[in-house]
Amino acid sequence: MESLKPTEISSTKMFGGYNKRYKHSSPTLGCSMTFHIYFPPSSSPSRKFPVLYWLSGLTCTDENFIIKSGAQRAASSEGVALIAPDTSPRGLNVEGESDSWDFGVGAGFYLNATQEKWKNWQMYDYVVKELPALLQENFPQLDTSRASLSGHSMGGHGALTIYLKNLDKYKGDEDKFLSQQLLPHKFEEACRKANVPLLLRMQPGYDHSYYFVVTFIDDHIHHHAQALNL
Ligand SMILES: N[C@@H](CCC(=O)N[C@@H](CSC=O)C(=O)NCC(=O)O)C(=O)O
Repeated sequence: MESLKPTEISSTKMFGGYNKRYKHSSPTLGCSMTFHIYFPPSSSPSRKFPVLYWLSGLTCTDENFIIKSGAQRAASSEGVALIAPDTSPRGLNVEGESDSWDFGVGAGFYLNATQEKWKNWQMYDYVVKELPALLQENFPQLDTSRASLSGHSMGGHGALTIYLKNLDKYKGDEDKFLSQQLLPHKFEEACRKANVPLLLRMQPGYDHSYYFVVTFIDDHIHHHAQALNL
């Protein structure tokens, strides 16, 4: 059986730090999972980095953000470690799991499924409980008590909902999908009703792709670095 401890499967230097990919057996999801950590460059072995979890969107793995976003530039200069988990369990061969791009494999929605058939889809517990505990236990260079959360699309929704359910845990964001599915005006309305401050920035002309993510990712990393008191 694969180890519960993460095994490093790749390492690539970038902006003075390292993108490292790990594999481990997840008791929460009942399958093997991969995740990426970007470690910023460190001048001292005792330095601990705060963490920013990035929750990716539908069809993504843990690789999309790491390969496409360029977030490592700002993470390197701010001294923030980036944690990029996968988006669902994989390899379980549940009937119909790959029939649709927005349900099943690559589409965990960062929720705990309640139907028996989808019992392995426990991505809320994986991201909020299992992964932080695993990081704390295995990576002394990370300070998981200083954590922030961001994401794109399905992952933006995941970041918001996880943050709102765990206000004490995260110092804690997100096209043709805008008017049909993302509905930021509803979020704006809810924040107004609840008297919660919101800075909603609409970015005219950008679509839903990683070209958009790359364009604004530095702002997001700087924002989270401020929240993490760096
Ligand atoms: N249906 C298409 C499009 C899938 C897509 O746009 N995925 C986005 C996230 S959408 C909301 O969660 C994404 O991040 N794709 C990965 C990328 O690297 O661009 C399809 O199946 O391809």
